[in-house]
Amino acid sequence: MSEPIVVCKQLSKQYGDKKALSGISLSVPAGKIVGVLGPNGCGKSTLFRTITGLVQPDQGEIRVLGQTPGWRTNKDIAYLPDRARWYPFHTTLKAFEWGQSFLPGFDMAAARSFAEFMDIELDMRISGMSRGQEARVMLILCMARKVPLIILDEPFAGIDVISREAIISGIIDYLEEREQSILISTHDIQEVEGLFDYTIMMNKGQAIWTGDTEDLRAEYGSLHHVFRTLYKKEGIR
Ligand SMILES: Nc1ncnc2c1ncn2[C@@H]1O[C@H](COP(=O)(O)OP(=O)(O)OP(=O)(O)O)[C@@H](O)[C@H]1O
Repeated sequence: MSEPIVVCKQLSKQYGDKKALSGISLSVPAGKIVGVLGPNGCGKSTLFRTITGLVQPDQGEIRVLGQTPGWRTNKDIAYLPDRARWYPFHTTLKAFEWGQSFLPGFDMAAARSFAEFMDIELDMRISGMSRGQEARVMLILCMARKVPLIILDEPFAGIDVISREAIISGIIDYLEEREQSILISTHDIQEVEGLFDYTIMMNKGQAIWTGDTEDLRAEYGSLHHVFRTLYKKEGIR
């Protein structure tokens, strides 16, 4: 098996008196779809921003794709931040052309087939799109990149449950032929249960459980049940 894609050791980040990351340690295996789960404010986005080098940790160590995060690693990462928005006056096609010009590894043919599959018209302007349609365009801009690591922060927010299921099964099929690693944060555990090979459960800036999702299910039952059991034990702030 190849090297872990992300390794954190005792990583901490504080904003004023708020601890966003509180000595988190984890090792993310390569080639998996990894769910990063946890309640609001537990540090998921801060962890992703640290992995992409946008946030410098106060303490601890982090290695991404075997290196310190920064411009060298970022060409190999497709990152969808939370609350990402696109230029309102661009059409889908214009967004994809922008992707082809500026995003390393962007595959126009893959983007077009994702758009067809997700029911997104290429000539539609972003300003005329619903929240769920815009979320799909943002998702496609990341998923269509042939890079070793894709990071999606709440990618399904705004996408209805029925479409979400279809999108998730499309993503699973697509990824079966690829050797990419994906980190996905979400609150909607029930709707995305089947997606994750590996799970990181976070609370209060720490990882309270990490491992193969199968093992987690074997230990606790469904992810929904896990969520309730683990967080009850930990106590959510
Ligand atoms: N730039 C910032 N300035 C001040 N506080 C911040 C900043 N970024 C994050 N925080 C705080 O750090 C904590 C962790 O935030 P973070 O956004 O990482 O959590 P999250 O798990 O992604 O939350 P959510 O699920 O609500 O998106 C929160 O208490 C948040 O208020």
